[in-house]
Amino acid sequence: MPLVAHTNLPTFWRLQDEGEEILTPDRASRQSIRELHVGLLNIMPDAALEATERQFFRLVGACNQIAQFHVHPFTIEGLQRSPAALEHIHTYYESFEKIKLDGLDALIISGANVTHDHLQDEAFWQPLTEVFAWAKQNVTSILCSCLATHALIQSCYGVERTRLPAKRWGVFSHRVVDRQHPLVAEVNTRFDVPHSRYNEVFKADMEKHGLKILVASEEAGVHLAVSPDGFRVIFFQGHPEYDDISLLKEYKREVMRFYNGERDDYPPYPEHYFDVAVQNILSTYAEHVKAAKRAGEPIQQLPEAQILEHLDITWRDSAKAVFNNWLGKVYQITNEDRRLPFMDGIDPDNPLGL
Ligand SMILES: CC(C)(COP(=O)(O)OP(=O)(O)OC[C@H]1O[C@@H](n2cnc3c(N)ncnc32)[C@H](O)[C@@H]1OP(=O)(O)O)[C@@H](O)C(=O)NCCC(=O)NCCSC(=O)CCC(=O)O
Ligand SMILES: N[C@@H](CCO)C(=O)O
Repeated sequence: MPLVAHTNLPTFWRLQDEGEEILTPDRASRQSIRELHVGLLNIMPDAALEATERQFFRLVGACNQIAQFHVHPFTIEGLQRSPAALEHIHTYYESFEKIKLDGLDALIISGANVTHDHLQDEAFWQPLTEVFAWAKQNVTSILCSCLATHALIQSCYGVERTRLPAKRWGVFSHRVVDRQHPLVAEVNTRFDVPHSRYNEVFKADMEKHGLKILVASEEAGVHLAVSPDGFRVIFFQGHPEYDDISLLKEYKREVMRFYNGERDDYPPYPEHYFDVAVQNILSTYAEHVKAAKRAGEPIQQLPEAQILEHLDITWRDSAKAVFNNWLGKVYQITNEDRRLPFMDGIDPDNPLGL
């Protein structure tokens, strides 16, 4: 939450020059104090549906202990769902119709699993573009994760993502490339983010369309970019919301796919994620799985509990810091009426006045 410059202490203006939010006493006394409403469009597959809820709810809730947040989960048609997942959605999720009626201050769109070569062939493409179209007009800022980033860039700028020769998979070091931007001001200048994707939108393609790159990795490409207006769409290609265990769960799924004959090669390790102790456990386990597969015998469970104590989470604090900046800025410019994106006087083409 912002500082109020209640005296003439020069430090206030020095901090403001460095990108810190500072309110004048007059602005502070007239600010409408209310809760913030954040939508979560959850399009992750069933197995990750509730884990994804926990991950984004946690980032929103943990990033700021003073403001009050209402997070509104909803989903769209066109995704394969089990009866149990449908029941969960039916019981706990809101409809997009209700979301539109009530309005949102901010919207998070999760990643997703795809089954076609081109995003526009997915059954969820049309419903997803309807959410984009509504949110671009009515929501102060939209934060897209991974596949949602690729889909929005394709639908807005006509740039199709590129299939990578090998999956970008692991925990990668990133640098803040624009230290002045309020979304990353006061955040560590180097931090980790997990990535898990077969596809990428490259920096040059983003820049060609006026997107601003804020955080990138030499190994893993762009993680964080913003729309040309500087704030209305936030693009993540990585997964800062992931739990320590998420990449292990994906690795375990790939081992099972190998064992079941759904992939030919034994899966590589996600990069920069397993320490030597875990690699030793997993190489022994790999020998066991390969031998069992050859012999047509059942396999033992991957020893997750033994591995868990070795897994570090090196990305969560920075993820919370970026979320705190994002939601803090949303709060400063959103309208008191949550159905309207901006307060009077905010320029929609440059909402942060950059
Ligand atoms: C890997 C799996 C299948 C693992 O799920 P399983 O149900 O098999 O796990 P399990 O070992 O049986 O364990 C179940 C317990 O683990 C929890 N759990 C499951 N997945 C988790 C995850 N990812 N992170 C943290 N916890 C997780 C469950 O809530 C449950 O907890 P409790 O028992 O405590 O309830 C899933 O996580 C998954 O589908 N992940 C992939 C998501 C995905 O497709 N992402 C695409 C994003 S990338 C993108 O957007 C596209 C990029 C591109 O196309 O290039
Ligand atoms: N943006 C509003 C807060 C949300 O109603 C204000 O700063 O007064």
